[in-house]
Amino acid sequence: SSLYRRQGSYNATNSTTTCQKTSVAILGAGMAGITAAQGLTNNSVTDFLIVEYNSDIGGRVAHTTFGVPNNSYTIELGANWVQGIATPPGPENPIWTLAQLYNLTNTYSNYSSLETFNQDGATDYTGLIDDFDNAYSTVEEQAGYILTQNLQDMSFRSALSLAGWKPGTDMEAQTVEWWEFDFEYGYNPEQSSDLFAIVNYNTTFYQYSDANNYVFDSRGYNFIIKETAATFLQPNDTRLLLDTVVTNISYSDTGVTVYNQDGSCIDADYAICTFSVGVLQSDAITFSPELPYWKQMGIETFTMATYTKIFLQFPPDQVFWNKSYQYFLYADPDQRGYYPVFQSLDGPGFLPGSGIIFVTVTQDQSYQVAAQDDATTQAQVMAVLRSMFGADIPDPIAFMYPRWSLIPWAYGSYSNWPTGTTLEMHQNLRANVGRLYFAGEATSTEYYGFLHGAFFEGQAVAEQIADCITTGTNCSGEVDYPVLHGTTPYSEYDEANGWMVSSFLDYGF
Ligand SMILES: Cc1cc2nc3c(=O)[nH]c(=O)nc-3n(C[C@H](O)[C@H](O)[C@H](O)COP(=O)(O)OP(=O)(O)OC[C@H]3O[C@@H](n4cnc5c(N)ncnc54)[C@H](O)[C@@H]3O)c2cc1C
Repeated sequence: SSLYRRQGSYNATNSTTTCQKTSVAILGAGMAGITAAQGLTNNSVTDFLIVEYNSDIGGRVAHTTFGVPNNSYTIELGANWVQGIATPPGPENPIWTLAQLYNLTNTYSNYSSLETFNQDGATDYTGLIDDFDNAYSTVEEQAGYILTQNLQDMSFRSALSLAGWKPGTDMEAQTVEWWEFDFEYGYNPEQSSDLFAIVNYNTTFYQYSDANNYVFDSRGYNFIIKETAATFLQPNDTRLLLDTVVTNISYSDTGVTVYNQDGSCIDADYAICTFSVGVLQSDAITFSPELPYWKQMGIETFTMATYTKIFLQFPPDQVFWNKSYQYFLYADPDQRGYYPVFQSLDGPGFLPGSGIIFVTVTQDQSYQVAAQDDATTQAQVMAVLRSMFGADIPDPIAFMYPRWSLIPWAYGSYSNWPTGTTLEMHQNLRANVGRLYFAGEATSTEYYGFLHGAFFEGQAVAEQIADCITTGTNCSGEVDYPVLHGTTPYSEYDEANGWMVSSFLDYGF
């Protein structure tokens, strides 16, 4: 499939080609790249080229067809939910606006529609969720002090412990914690920033709403990105260069030259790079000159979470789980995060009669399943399902999962802020070097990891560049921090550092 094509790199110095010229080269046709192109168009800059590795647009919003012939469905391999909707009179999540505009099929995910299991079958430990939530409220309050009092960040683990949540070797408590934390951030609490995990949650779920709506449209979730593109690109528009792999980016204060694996190159006045943190951290792309140390530090400080959905289809007449539930938690006796959350699609409001259930793993367990073959993973998942639902359940009739950590145009799923990060460190990930700008979910200070983060960042960078091109204003570039402070003073929580809204909003609650 197109997920695994083309590795290797092109040696820029051998080039004798005349480069194609453009005002703005947009690198990547995911949500950020497409909203950047839309932002340029809306601000009267139409001379741009969009360069994309894959043969279609959408990036990490990607789907496939899954299931046996005559009973197959579109399933989302990447982004799946609209996260945070709207709570009038508060603002609306722009992804929700698009979902409504293009009539995307979706259903509210009811996180209370949940049954809990351990290795001996069903057992009710949902009460632990309330215990976690109580501690979480304290963590939220304390994070507010860290932000406003200019205190040092800590790990989310430390914050939970201080608030009295100590799961220790209680695997049911560990599973509840995974469900409440890792399932969202793709990382465990040890390796996540206390302050910015809370910021990330608040700005999305308190500003918009606490709803997560699950998208299962037969056209795919990326339909909204394609339709957005269709508002400014003609069919076969020559400004969209698909199947084109960037290998080198040469930047200066006067322009950017982009070299591609196929030997072609682009001379641009400006470039917007929307590649994931995983791609930037890999050696897939070289920069000339080498990126300044502050920029390298920005890139290497942040982490790329891996979140893997493993899909199984069973004979629809032999579905063995209770179809009135959406979620099933499994507490493994030995290993935290071992096939911990199953989600049924064969139920009211989803895909009744599909026989589909999927299980999500993150971080180490994600790397593990990426490294092993399908048969091994299927045997492990089935052993878990048999301990949950009984030895006599049937084998699946279809099975598949993507290996995000190995995909060379993503190298993981979405970004996360590790323990001890600051706004200034993040601004170094965000900031331009010369005429080369950066955008994407990871450059979003407040909505990192989310589609709406990619949306806002693409738009903001495009507006900045369009201003400079059309009016000669806003040309000075973004702030960066060659010398970092240990913490970031509250006065720096401003737009220049990507702080677009207060994290203390509460429309959604
Ligand atoms: C498994 C998973 C689950 C997720 N769940 C959700 C969710 O439920 N809700 C939500 O809001 N978000 C979710 N996300 C995150 C969401 O998908 C991303 O935040 C968003 O799609 C990122 O958009 P982007 O434009 O920043 O990056 P991308 O979509 O990665 O776009 C960058 C583009 O650059 C291209 N590219 C990379 N390298 C090169 C190269 N060398 N040459 C040319 N082109 C290149 C890529 O092909 C890609 O199209 C999930 C992501 C994953 C992977």
